[in-house]
Amino acid sequence: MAAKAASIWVCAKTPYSHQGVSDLSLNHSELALNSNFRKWECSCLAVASAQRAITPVEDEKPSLTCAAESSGAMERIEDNKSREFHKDLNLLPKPLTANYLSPPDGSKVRVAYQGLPGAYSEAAAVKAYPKCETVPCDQFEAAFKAVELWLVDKAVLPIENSVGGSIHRNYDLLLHHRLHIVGEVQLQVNHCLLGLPGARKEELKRVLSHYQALAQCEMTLSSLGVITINTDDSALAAQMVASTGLRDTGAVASARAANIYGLDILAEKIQDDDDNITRFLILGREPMIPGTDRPYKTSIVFTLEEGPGVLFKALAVFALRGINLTKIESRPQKQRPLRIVDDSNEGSARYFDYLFYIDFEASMADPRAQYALEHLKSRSRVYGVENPFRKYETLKLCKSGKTRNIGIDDEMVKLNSFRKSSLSTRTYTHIVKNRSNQHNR
Ligand SMILES: O=C(O)C(=O)C[C@]1(C(=O)O)C=C[C@@H](O)C=C1
Repeated sequence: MAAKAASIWVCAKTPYSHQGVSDLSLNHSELALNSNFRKWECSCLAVASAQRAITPVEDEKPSLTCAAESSGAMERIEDNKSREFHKDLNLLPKPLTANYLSPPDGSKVRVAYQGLPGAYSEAAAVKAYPKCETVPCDQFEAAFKAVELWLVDKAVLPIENSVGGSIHRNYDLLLHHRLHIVGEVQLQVNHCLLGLPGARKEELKRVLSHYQALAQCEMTLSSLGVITINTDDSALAAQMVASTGLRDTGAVASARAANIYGLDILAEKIQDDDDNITRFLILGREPMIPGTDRPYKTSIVFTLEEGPGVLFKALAVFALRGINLTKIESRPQKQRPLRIVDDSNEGSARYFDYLFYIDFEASMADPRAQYALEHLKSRSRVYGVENPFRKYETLKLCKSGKTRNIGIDDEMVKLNSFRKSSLSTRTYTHIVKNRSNQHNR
């Protein structure tokens, strides 16, 4: 009877439950035993664990062992103990809720960033998902792949800095990976000059950091007369200074990096511009569903035929509808860097073929944005239109019948409340298509 009562209790407190194991005062070996039995049937767990439920009682009150010798006494005692346990309903396991699996605070979200702990990108990831588990990646591309391979839920990557400008590598990677922009986060970046404990900034001969961080502190660093050396990220620079132990070598990195790697802060806020803000994109496997309930931002990428005013006309489709553009960026198309134009019978002119990236302030659920995009497409012949609400769709725009490879990609970027929506989409299955195949269509 005692074993039966305990077994019901123990079944309810299998390791699948959060509660109960520690309540039983199990020691480590017992826990190990218990976890070895995880996959066993509930009844097996009961047998293994029932004795543990009784053991502490015996240890504390050895006289009970004698009492148990008289018939029925042990049963009554254990029955009473069992009832006592059951009185506290908080000890019983709680059913899993959807919130537990996908809590609104983002505590279950794994977020990849480029760099080591202490990098600004890590701070941006935490700003986007305050309770997330951050996953450092050595390169931007590794962060993209980590999301694609389901190793993490999201990636937070820098795209633009108010002083240093665009982070072109991530523009290029956006085209080569089928991830979706699901939000953005802005971070005030306050750079510190770090050195070994006791070092002075006048002693420094060289300073290490990410090229953007060095560029953002150009005036300070040139006034110090130091040589600058690029590293993959600012936290790596701090780690290198700490591990090499060179007094004449400093790092531009965050105060958190100083703390993590045991360095002194030799100077604070050394960026040339006080308002040094980096914009980070939050990337996920699933697109953001556009709405009109709050401010949205949409990003597109397209290319245009050569000719006077073509970019002006392309941008006019937004101006005509009162849609505000927040960013325009152009990048040479790597696959077709040169365009040969034979327009005057006097030989061939060579131009770079560009991709244009535009961010505009409207949701794709807003008819103005839909008309603007249709208008943009109508100015060239459009092939391969996919669902216009899907991000990173690839369209082929063609003017004058020439064969062109042109991508026009819609990205729905939710400025506010992105966390809620991104969490709600994270359980969906997503098929990662090969973008390069699409370009060849
Ligand atoms: O090196 C870091 O700590 C980073 O997070 C990278 C990075 C960047 O790529 O621009 C991020 C923000 C700052 O603007 C400087 C560097």
